[in-house]
Amino acid sequence: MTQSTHYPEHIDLEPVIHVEGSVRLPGSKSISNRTLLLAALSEGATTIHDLLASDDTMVMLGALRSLGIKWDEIDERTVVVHGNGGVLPVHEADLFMGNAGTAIRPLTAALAVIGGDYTLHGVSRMHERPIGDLVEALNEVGAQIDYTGEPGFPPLRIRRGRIAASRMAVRGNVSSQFLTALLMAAPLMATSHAVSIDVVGELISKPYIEITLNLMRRFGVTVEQNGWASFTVQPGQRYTSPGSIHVEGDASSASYFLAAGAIAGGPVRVEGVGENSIQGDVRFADALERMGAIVTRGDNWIEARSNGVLKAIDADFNHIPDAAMTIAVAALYADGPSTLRNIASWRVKETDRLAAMATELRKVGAEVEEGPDYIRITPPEQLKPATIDTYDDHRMAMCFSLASLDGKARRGNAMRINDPKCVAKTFPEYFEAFAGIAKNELF
Ligand SMILES: O=C(O)C1=C[C@@H](OP(=O)(O)O)[C@@H](O)[C@H](O)C1
Ligand SMILES: C=C(OP(=O)(O)O)C(=O)O
Repeated sequence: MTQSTHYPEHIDLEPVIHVEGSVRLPGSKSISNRTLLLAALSEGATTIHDLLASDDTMVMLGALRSLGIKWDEIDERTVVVHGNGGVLPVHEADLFMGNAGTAIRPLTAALAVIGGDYTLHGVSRMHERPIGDLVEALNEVGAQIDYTGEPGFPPLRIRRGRIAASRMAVRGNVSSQFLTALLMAAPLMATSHAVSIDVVGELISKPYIEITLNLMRRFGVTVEQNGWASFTVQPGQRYTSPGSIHVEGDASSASYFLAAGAIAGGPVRVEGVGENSIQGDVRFADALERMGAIVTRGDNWIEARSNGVLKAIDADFNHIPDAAMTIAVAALYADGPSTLRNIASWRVKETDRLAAMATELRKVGAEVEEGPDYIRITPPEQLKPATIDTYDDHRMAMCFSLASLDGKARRGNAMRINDPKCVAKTFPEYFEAFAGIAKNELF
């Protein structure tokens, strides 16, 4: 598995007149990391096809290897994981989690339940991303997890606890990944009795829970669902390998190309994800349609093209927080002010995305109102060339590539993207893929 660190300190994107073409998407980060962990916890070997090769999946693969789980790389996109039936051969390990929420949250729950002596830490931003709701939910039922830095945040030290839970509770309003983590660990707890997980308060980012339940089912575990309020795993269910599994293309990564098609001509087709996807972020295309773009969908592809100037949008984006960032930049091309609501979780992701987005959109000339959980963007007449800071946030870099599109960018002036290599978190070859649809020279 390799990732790109081949980009220079910054990339200058010349104004792109027209976009057209098709892009084969890298694998979904959310599906890849869940599948890797479930395969490791299963009985039997699982061949994973079209796995994402990026920083976030490297973190999960590295952790599994440190825990004694064997896996073989067949080629860039295919890995065979030799599951160990819910037992980890290595009982003491120091695990680097990078900035991968989809690694640290599910691994914390699984390791706390399985037991051992483990430390989990990451990059400095990871140590500012909350994990307290998950730790509390686990410690409440007998896990032994301590904070070695700031209370409520990684790094964590996990020791062998004694978990005796038939009912647990977790808050859902900061990150859905806490519930995902408990759900994936629940069959390891539900050996002789059922385990129920109650959600306290509002649950955000709900479609990600659907991904979790879908993949657990493919690994042989069904979860009973009482709306979004509680989830029950009946006893005696063990993860079993489906033999082989295919990872869909990443629907969040798709958003940049679909938005490009909607803004600057198109058609642009993304391949690897389609109308039957299990990822909530495919609904990004619905938002583009509301903005007036023409979207067509097949089993394994989605295509977008322009239909005149985009219409401004005012909508709740709680269900697609990642792809919503792409709407914020697409809003630069709309016919009036757009408002993206119910996105408070942006503040606790790779960076404070509400603040970062407001700062960088203003640089290109937009008028921006930044609220506690919303952002309102009034597009300028013409985009100003700018140097965009990316805050070690892959999505900031990918989103702002779109600010080079169409006649709105002033001719002869480049849009500079600082630290483009941060795209390696989920899409190491992003700028090559973008260059592939842009009808001008990029570098
Ligand atoms: O479970 C997942 O795979 C994810 C859930 C979302 O996080 P929150 O639940 O924290 O919003 C999303 O932003 C993240 O990129 C991936
Ligand atoms: C929020 C994100 O990542 P993570 O899985 O680390 O939470 C993201 O990819 O936008």
